[in-house]
Amino acid sequence: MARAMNDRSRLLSEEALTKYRIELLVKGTVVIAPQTLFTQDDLARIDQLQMEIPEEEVRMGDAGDSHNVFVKRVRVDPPGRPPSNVDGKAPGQIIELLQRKDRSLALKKILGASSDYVIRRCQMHRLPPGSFVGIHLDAESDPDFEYSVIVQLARDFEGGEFVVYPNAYEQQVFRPPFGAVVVTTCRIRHEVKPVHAGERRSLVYFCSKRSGVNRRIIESTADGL
Ligand SMILES: O=C(O)CCC(=O)C(=O)O
Ligand SMILES: [Fe+2]
Repeated sequence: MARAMNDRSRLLSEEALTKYRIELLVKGTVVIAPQTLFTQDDLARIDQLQMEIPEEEVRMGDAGDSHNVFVKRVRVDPPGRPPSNVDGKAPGQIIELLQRKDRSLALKKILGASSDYVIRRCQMHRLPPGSFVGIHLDAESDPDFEYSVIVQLARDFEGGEFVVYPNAYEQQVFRPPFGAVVVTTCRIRHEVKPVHAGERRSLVYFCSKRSGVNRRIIESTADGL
């Protein structure tokens, strides 16, 4: 019982959440420590559910950017349409897990929201050696994306660094450990460097205060990341 209380208080520690909130505000990106937003059980459950979802290979992003990544779609956000979960049991169950009360509340505090955030899009990424996600801006997929939340699901791989480019002169390189969560604003360019060994896996979701149709104007018919 005492142990369960400890785990719970760690998930909701006001002090930790405020520290993360300030770092996100100042730098545009923050790494949330393992066991803060997702317990080992949550991660195991996500791993179990994702096995039921079909995978596709993606080589082009929404803005014609180049990628080489295997994607499992959980919730999609096509231009001109409202977001929707992909058919099947697993996508809905993953979204339900992500939106659990304690976690949503903690994330809301980190994002500094006065109103609730919705998950507009969610997908899993698998990057075996040679795979990468080219430089892109998340807001080009949906102008209402505000923050992306990236849950690290792999332990042993080399390369695959998450690199953000806040301006023309600066770059920040992140190597988040298993179970950590990267939160970044959707208005800063970033990429995932090629994986050299092992396999990098992540669950990515994009948060917004708007739940209506994706207001993106389509310029090309190419399917994106
Ligand atoms: O898989 C990741 O770590 C992040 C990929 C990314 O930047 C994206 O999906 O927009
Ligand atoms: Fe991204």
